[in-house]
Amino acid sequence: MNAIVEIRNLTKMFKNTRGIHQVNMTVQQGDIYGFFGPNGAGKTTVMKIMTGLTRAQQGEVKLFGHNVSTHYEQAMAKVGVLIETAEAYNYMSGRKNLELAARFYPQISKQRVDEVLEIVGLAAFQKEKVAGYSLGMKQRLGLAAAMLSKPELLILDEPTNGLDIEGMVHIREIIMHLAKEDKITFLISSHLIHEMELMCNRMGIIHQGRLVREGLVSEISSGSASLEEAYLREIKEVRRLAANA
Ligand SMILES: Nc1ncnc2c1ncn2[C@@H]1O[C@H](COP(=O)(O)OP(=O)(O)OP(=O)(O)O)[C@@H](O)[C@H]1O
Repeated sequence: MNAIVEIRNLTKMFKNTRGIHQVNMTVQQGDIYGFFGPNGAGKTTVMKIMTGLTRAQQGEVKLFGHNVSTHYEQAMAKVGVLIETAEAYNYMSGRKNLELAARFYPQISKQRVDEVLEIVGLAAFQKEKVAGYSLGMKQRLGLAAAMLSKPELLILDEPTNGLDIEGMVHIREIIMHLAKEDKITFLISSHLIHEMELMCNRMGIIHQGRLVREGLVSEISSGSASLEEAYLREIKEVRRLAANA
């Protein structure tokens, strides 16, 4: 198996003593990897370090074998990113926003813009101003922008956050389609365990800044009635060990 993301001993503590501590994670080629944890567990911090938006105090991240802090361009060459809510210019159309994003890359054709609009289901709305888009449409536009350069790895921070059921299903279907048809590897954070269960083959569980479990979703949930039950058991054990330490 080919490790596309290797995170070793990643640490970043904020002055308020919260943050992430000695995080180790591996995403293999072809994974839809769920990065699961409650609000404030440290998911965004890890993803921001991974994509060079902030620096770690210790540890390293390698993407496609390249260290993000020393070889940023090589590390990010085949990576698409959607971190926090997708930002777009409201006064421009969806298509104009994508054309603007395309300028950051050397060669993105008009045809590629058509393709990504089609994939995310926004082709019919491409000429409308983003101001009139629903949250789900804005998220799909963000996903389209992240896909412009035909990445082999997509890093998505809470892509279904705030969406209604139909919006969530739509994003999930797009992700699963891209994983199957285009062989894109995904690292997706969420605090919604049901999403992980429906979409991901492997997952990492982060709790109070520490990765407490990583493995196949089927392995983690085996012996429990649901992944939710398995997670609650895992966290109870983590708390028990911490109390006895
Ligand atoms: N710039 C910062 N300064 C101080 N503390 C921070 C900063 N950024 C994050 N934190 C703290 O670090 C912890 C991890 O935050 P992070 O945003 O990574 O969590 P998260 O798992 O992404 O949460 P959510 O699901 O709510 O987005 C939290 O306790 C948060 O308050």
